[in-house]
Amino acid sequence: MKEYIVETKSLKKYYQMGENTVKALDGVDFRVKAREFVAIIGKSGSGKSTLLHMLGGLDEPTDGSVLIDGKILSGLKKEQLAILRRRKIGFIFQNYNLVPDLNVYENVVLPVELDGRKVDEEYVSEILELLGLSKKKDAFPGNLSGGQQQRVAIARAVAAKPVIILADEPTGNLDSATSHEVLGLLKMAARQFSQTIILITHDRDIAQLADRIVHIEDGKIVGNTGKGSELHA
Ligand SMILES: Nc1ncnc2c1ncn2[C@@H]1O[C@H](COP(=O)(O)OP(=O)(O)OP(=O)(O)O)[C@@H](O)[C@H]1O
Repeated sequence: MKEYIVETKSLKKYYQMGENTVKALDGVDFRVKAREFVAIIGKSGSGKSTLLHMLGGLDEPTDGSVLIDGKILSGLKKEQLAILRRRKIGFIFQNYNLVPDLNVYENVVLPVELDGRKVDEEYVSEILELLGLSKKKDAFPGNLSGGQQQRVAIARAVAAKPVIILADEPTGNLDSATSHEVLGLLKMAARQFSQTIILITHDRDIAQLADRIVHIEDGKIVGNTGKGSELHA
């Protein structure tokens, strides 16, 4: 494995809006080590979601590059990118994005099955147990609370054994106590299974759970504070 699991080099994303150019990302150099938990904070419109989309290969840069485990995303063919995304990256969104007609267990194993991989039943049971979902295995998303639904989304992301979990405001719809509980579980699961977390949040309290906080403003990194001795962009 490379020293940095995620790296961007002079990453830019510009949107042309009539005569105006919106510089959503304007030269971002960002590096994350394997197993790090990084929170990205910044005001609305600062470029957080754009950065996360670029890291996940969901959108193409205007200039600069994104490397995942040493591979430059723009150098990959469409199919290679799709495979990398399925195998290496797990996404967690604010709105959970669960399939309403599938029960908890079926939602959790869906990405693994779609990828044509065999479900590691023992691993899935361990994740469900860790996230307090064992008794809810057969329940449908519509019968779960917001916090429970987000725990299912976390279980789904972790179950596919990605090396990186990208989370976009995962607690945006939850109250403060539930947010802390859910994120504590995400952190614990990621640690247990050696996953890297990159999480966007508006909430400074939530960001404190991370090993490092990266502050973004007008498409640029303006702050980078870590809990350890080492600070790196
Ligand atoms: N598809 C798009 N077309 C045009 N402009 C866009 C597009 N996507 C984002 N932008 C602009 O890029 C800038 C950064 O947006 P982005 O969504 O990354 O910010 P954000 O920090 O995630 O905001 P929020 O916290 O509100 O989600 C904003 O000015 C936004 O209006």
